[in-house]
Amino acid sequence: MSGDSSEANETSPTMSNIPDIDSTGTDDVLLSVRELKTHYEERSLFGGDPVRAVDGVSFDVRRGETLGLVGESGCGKTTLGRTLVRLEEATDGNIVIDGDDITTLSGDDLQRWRRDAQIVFQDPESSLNDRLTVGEIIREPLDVHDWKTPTERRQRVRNLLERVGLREEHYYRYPHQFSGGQRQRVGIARALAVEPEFIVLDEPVSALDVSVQAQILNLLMDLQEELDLTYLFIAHDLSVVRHICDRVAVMYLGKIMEFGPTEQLFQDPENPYTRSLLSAVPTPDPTVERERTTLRGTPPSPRDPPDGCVFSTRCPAKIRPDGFEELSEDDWDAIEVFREVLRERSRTDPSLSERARELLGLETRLPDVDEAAGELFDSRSFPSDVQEPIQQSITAANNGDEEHAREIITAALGSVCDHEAPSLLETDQSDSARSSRCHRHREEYAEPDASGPYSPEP
Ligand SMILES: Nc1ncnc2c1ncn2[C@@H]1O[C@H](COP(=O)(O)OP(=O)(O)OP(=O)(O)O)[C@@H](O)[C@H]1O
Repeated sequence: MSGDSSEANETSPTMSNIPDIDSTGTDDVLLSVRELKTHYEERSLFGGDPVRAVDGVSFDVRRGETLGLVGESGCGKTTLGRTLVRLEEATDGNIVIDGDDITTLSGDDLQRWRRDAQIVFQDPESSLNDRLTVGEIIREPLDVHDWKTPTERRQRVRNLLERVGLREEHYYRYPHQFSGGQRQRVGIARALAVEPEFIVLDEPVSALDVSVQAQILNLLMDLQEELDLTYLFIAHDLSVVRHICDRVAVMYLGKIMEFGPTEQLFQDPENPYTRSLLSAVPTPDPTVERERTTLRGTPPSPRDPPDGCVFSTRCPAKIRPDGFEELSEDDWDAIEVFREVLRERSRTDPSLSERARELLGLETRLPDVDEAAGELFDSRSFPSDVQEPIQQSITAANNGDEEHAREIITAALGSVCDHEAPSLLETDQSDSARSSRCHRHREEYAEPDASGPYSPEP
């Protein structure tokens, strides 16, 4: 499995050599996440590779901060958030709080963590039980944790309703009688009920009308200050993240690609993926032109992450192997697109019927590699050390062996980005403690303009 080899190639960080995000020692760390993995095993008839939803992430969460978690859909944000509050079981790695590893807690200790760590879900429509009254929904965690007396619980629910901007008389109403914003207030009250110190906010406003979003965000920020809460804020909307987060982690295909203080990261992203992600944000003022880096294609499947750097299949700053400097950008791009075509065709999650046909020895895929190769390469003339492996690769793919076809091209034309997974490197030793996962940070590959243009949003 390709993911295995990528791990084998990576300089494996231990607790001592992972960049210590709080190396200044001035910050109070609530949670230390180290090499955390959450994989989902395939449960279908034919088995298959696990989904590597979270695949070795390390960072610290400081007490009282709002840590943003961003990245394209499917990169593992929700899985990471759910693993931190133990709604998912970690496959490997540690989450340490006050010397205890949350991933191995059980019994009373686990119960305590389930009280101290809460989650607010994205969709208040589906996350609240419509058969319970709002009061019962908020009271449920108090009952589960046997919090004080029943009378005190009822009083607490009434206080919480008011605290989140609802009214006492809402106790006996049902969720469907409320607007989206009000329902999210109920979700927040429920999360607050057992006095947690850490809350995962999983896209808490993205299902709401824009006019309501600001009210809910303001409520969350007020509550944080008042109750000394620590937030992990998962979001798609980067302008919201910029507005409310102290620091940001950028995730791609189960890994953290960049980590740093929000404003510095938005002003001067260091990782090619962060630059691409941020430059896709529309400018509020349409008269202001910004330079953009457009990302090619879609992320690879988390069942079959690329060997080497996970972002290597789309990276605009990808390092070329020695000896191919003469090829034009266009020619090089065509080769990368061809590799993507092969990758797509050899994806390890064919449908059940395809798998069945495969097992029966029947033809499963149409031989359309020639067509792609024709479109990409017919108008180009390559030197023989490029042309030959491409031709061999086309032949292998036409024989139905896309895996070998990919290997031929990687062996002949691959670079360090294809062969070696970069570690998360500290890129700034000062208080700001930034880190980024990219071979371009190594002196021998440094090229300041390699990621293409980037102009920050003002
Ligand atoms: N219970 C599950 N079983 C199998 N695969 C899962 C499960 N939950 C999530 N996944 C897969 O894990 C990967 C990460 O999903 P996750 O929901 O964590 O990503 P995300 O970044 O939160 O996405 P989004 O922004 O769309 O919510 C995806 O490929 C997803 O399909």
